[in-house]
Amino acid sequence: MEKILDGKAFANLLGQNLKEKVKKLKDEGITPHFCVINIGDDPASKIYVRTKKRRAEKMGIIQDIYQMPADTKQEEALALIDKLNADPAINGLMVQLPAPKQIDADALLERIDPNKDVDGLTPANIGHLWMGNHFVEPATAEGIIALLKHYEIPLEGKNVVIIGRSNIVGKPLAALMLEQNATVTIAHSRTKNLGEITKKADVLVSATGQAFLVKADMVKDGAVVVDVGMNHVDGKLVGDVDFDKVKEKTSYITPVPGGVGPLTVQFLMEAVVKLTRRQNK
Ligand SMILES: Nc1nc(=O)c2c([nH]1)NC[C@@H]1CN(c3ccc(C(=O)N[C@@H](CCC(=O)O)C(=O)O)cc3)C=[N+]21
Repeated sequence: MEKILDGKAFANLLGQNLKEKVKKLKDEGITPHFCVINIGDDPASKIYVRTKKRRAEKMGIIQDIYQMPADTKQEEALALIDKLNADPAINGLMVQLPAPKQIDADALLERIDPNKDVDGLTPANIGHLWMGNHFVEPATAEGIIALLKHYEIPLEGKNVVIIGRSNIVGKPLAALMLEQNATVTIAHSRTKNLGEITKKADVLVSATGQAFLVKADMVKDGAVVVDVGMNHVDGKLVGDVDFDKVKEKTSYITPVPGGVGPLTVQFLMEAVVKLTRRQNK
C-alpha cells in the first residue's frame, strides 16, 4: 500500500532553486557564509557537520566549522558566539547538539543573535514561531511540512500525533502543524497507552531516537508516517519505525535514510540564504 515520501529527491529539487538564489546573491557581491560550532567528539555530530559542509559547498554557501574540544568551558563557547554575532561577514551560526554535559546548551542558544539563528532555536525565534510571525523555522519541522505539501497531503483537520517533545523537533513541529490547522497531540516517554493514541493518527511523526518503537499494530490503516529517528543498529542507520512491517499499513511513509534527514540539511541551507538576503535588503 505504501508510497515512499522521497525526501532526498525533494531536497535535491529544492537545491536547484536555492543554487539560483545563491547565484543571484553572488552577482550582488554577497556570498552566504555561516558557521557551525561543534563542541566535543560525538561521532554522529561529526558526520552531520560534514554532511552539511558538503551540501553548503554544493549550494555555493561558505560553511566554517569551529571544532572545540570536549572540555570547552561555557565562557569559551560564549566568547566564540559573541565574536561571530559581531562579525558582519558572518550571516548565520549554529551550535551542533548535543553539547558535552558541562555546557549549558540552552544558554549558548540564547546568546545567538536571532537574526543569525540558522536553527531557529533562539528564544526570540521560538516565540515568533508560536506567535505565527516567524522568519526562520527549525529545519526538520519545516522540512516535514514542506514534504507533505509537496506530496499534496493535506493537514487541515487531520489528527497529527508527534512522538517526542524536543525543542529541536517535536515542539516546533507541533507549532507548524497547528498553523496548518491540524489537531495536534504530542506523546512522549511518559505517555500512557502510546499505541492507542498513535492509532488515532492520520499523520504520525516519530522523533525519539528509539529504534523499532513504532510497530505496525500502533498505526492506523492508511496513515501517513514520518520517521525522524536516526539510530545506528548493527552498523546500519534506521529510524524509529519498524519500516518493513509498518509500510504495509501506510498510505505514505518516509524512509531512513533518504527521508527527513536530507530535508533537514537542505532547510538549514535555505535558512542561511534567507537570513543572508534579509541582512542585505
Ligand atoms: N543544532 C543542531 N541542528 C540540527 O539540525 C541538528 C543537530 N543540532 N544535531 C543533530 C541533528 C540531526 N541532524 C541531521 C542531519 C543530517 C541528517 C542526514 O543527512 N541524514 C541522511 C543520511 C545520514 C547517514 O547516512 O548517515 C538521511 O537520513 O538520509 C540527519 C540528521 C541535524 N541535527
